[in-house]
Amino acid sequence: MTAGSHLLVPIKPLRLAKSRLLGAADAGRGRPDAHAALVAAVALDTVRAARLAPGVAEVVVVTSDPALTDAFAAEGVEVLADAPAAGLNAALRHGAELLERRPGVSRIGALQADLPALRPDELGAALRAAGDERAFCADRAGTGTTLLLAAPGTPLDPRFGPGSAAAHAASGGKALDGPWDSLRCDVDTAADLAAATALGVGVNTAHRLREQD
Ligand SMILES: Nc1nc2c(ncn2[C@@H]2O[C@H](COP(=O)(O)OP(=O)(O)OP(=O)(O)O)[C@@H](O)[C@H]2O)c(=O)[nH]1
Ligand SMILES: C=C(OP(=O)(O)O)C(=O)O
Repeated sequence: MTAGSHLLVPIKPLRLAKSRLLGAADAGRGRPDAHAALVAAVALDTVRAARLAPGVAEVVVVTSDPALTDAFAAEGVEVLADAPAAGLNAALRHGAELLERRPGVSRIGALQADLPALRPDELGAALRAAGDERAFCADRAGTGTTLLLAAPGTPLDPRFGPGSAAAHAASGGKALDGPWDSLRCDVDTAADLAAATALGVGVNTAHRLREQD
């Protein structure tokens, strides 16, 4: 087993992110600031939990959003700017290429930013289960990917997007299929948010959801 993993967490500019969640933060009243605040809260909870997971050496956010950059910097989280409008996989490749050059970086992974119920122990268990192989964890639906891990010393080769679980399997990824509901529960829709709430969301997300009442 190698040293801890460096996990990249990509996040679109807040005004563009999570379009399918629009309205969930403000009971459909259409306030973009409430939507942005919910997306940021979900990302903060995800990153906080990931940083506490056994086997995680460092979490690095990839975003060009100025408000998110400030919020993560205040938490002591490194933020890499992605190439504007290059898309998710390009942002991850860019981040991975920067990390690969650093001494002490062995295994690189990508973690989705929309896991507000994430539990550090469940992420740690998934990292252990991956061993030293390329591996991925599918989302609740089984079609998307919430976590992708490169084999140590190899490129990340991210294939996120529709059907990414199958694409990560086809590119040699081992499917991680443990009982890690919190790692699988990404929130793209209001129904996903309800599922995450049932599992128990982090403090920032819980606060935002209370604000809407
Ligand atoms: N840094 C960066 N992150 C991205 C980019 N595109 C997508 N992401 C992030 O990657 C994850 C999955 O992205 P998508 O499925 O495209 O979009 P989404 O924001 O989850 O939701 P929808 O707008 O509802 O499709 C989210 O955390 C996004 O914020 C990008 O160009 N740069
Ligand atoms: C891009 C992906 O995530 P989302 O569920 O946010 O579309 C994916 O799972 O590959």
